[in-house]
Amino acid sequence: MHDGSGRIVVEGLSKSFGPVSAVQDLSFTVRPGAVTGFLGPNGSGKTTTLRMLLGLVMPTSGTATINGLPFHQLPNPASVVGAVLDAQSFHPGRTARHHLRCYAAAMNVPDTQVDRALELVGMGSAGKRKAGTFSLGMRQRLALATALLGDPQVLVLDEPANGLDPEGIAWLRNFLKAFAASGRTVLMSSHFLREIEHTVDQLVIISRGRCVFDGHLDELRAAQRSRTLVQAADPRKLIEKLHAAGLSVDYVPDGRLAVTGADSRTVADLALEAGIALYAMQDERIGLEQLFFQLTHGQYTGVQQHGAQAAPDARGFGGTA
Ligand SMILES: Nc1ncnc2c1ncn2[C@@H]1O[C@H](COP(=O)(O)OP(=O)(O)OP(=O)(O)O)[C@@H](O)[C@H]1O
Repeated sequence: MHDGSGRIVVEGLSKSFGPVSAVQDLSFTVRPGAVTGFLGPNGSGKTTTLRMLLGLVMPTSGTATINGLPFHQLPNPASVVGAVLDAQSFHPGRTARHHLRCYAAAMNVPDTQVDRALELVGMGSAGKRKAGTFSLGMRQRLALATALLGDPQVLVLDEPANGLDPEGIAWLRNFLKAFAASGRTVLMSSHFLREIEHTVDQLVIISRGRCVFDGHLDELRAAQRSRTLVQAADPRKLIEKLHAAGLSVDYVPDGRLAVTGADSRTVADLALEAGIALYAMQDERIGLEQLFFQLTHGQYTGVQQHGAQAAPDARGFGGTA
């Protein structure tokens, strides 16, 4: 059934492994008809979240549902959700077709779906080849074929672009976009924004198990902005002057100020008016990748400021001085 109802809802989800808080109070919704990227650095809790969604790990608290139900309550789950959590789990001596037949039998899916799935991932002529001879890209495709066996409404993929060459990434992009365009749902994780930037429409970014951005990629793009880095003799006085001029100022870890929305000339004029000596200035444009680092590592603004830890909110960029 592909009626556009394949909605994923994560609400207040948390998971601790002993003292490790892998996921903390995470909430987001993934809608059909779009590719949603689930982005975060290594160890930020992506796999744990996906495993909770797929009923493989029990949440400490909160819920994760597909079509309003936890995974284990889904009737005929293979037709609702197809997932790839590990693209390496093949018997190397089995052919691609044999591998898929084993899974089809376990899922109660007719054998005819095997060749269909191979065709879908562009491996129609590789069915008789042993999985052990496959490149990483082909293994990723075979894993995807496995997820497609039940003709699912929702695809959940953990790092599907990992290790793919540019051609493989382009193929995956076209495939997932077409899948979503047919009214179905795609949630794919990655730790590398550039890898999925041209594939996803929506983004959920997590850091240390918490959501730091949830929105359309265009919203993140709109946040790309230029700023001026400035080293001043009296930073506090300069901040006052810049604030009075309506400008936003962040501290960067090396002690400089980052002024958003003004070029170096404007900043220099304001400093001169206030009688503040400047030692160095640099115009800088924050790209998407830097924004991602900013959100997930505090590289720019998540640093200690005036004795308080900057707290990024889930839709903005915290840490303004
Ligand atoms: N079974 C487990 N037992 C103990 N700690 C775990 C377990 N699974 C995950 N963790 C810890 O939970 C945190 C989140 O891990 P997780 O694998 O979910 O992150 P991730 O974002 O998927 O990382 P990666 O991109 O490296 O796969 C990490 O600190 C990890 O070490």
